[in-house]
Amino acid sequence: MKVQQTTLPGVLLLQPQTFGDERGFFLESFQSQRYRDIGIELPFVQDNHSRSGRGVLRGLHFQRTRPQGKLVRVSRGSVFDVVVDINPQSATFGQHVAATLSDENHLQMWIPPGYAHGFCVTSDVADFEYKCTDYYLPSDEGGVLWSDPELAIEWPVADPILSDKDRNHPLLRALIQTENT
Ligand SMILES: Cc1cn([C@H]2C[C@H](O)[C@@H](COP(=O)(O)OP(=O)(O)O[C@H]3O[C@H](C)C(=O)[C@H](O)[C@H]3O)O2)c(=O)[nH]c1=O
Repeated sequence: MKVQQTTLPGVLLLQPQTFGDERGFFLESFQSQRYRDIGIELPFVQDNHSRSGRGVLRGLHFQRTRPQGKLVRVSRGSVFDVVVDINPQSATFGQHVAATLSDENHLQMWIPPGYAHGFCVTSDVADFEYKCTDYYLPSDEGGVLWSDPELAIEWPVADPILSDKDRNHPLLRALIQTENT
């Protein structure tokens, strides 16, 4: 497996080994010892799968008191995946990394607990599958507005399809001010 560090501490871009033949391909999308060897050692307790159409944007989400580490991948189609540093104590606060994850490149992103995450779909349909290191707690959910100008994320979609929730998240600066009051 190839492992690429990113500009955000602990966020990794992973390329599992793919075995192709005349039938198609095979890859191990997770293997605990191999992932522990690269520092992904928190136990995964929940697997998620969402399907979205072209132009759908889900994010930017996080859980406040029970942050989830996420190992994310795309099993069908392609997405523009984004991770944002929302920790005001961090040297990379407000910065983000982005990558295209697809069923062609088989790339995975490891997102340690404490980052905000989101993606938008760049194919007709995308199946987004991911492992989480803590349980979903709806009461603990938080979000940052996808189009926050201070984040300057160059989304490949100008007018995304959003949930009402995702349409109304605060800007990161407002979120931090609220959390610190
Ligand atoms: C996240 C989640 C949702 N749900 C239920 C709650 C709603 O009835 C329905 C859709 O939830 P939501 O609109 O929050 O789903 P997404 O917009 O895909 O949220 C996810 O999208 C971004 C990209 C993330 O990184 C998070 O994992 C997560 O916030 O699924 C569950 O039952 N369990 C769950 O873990």
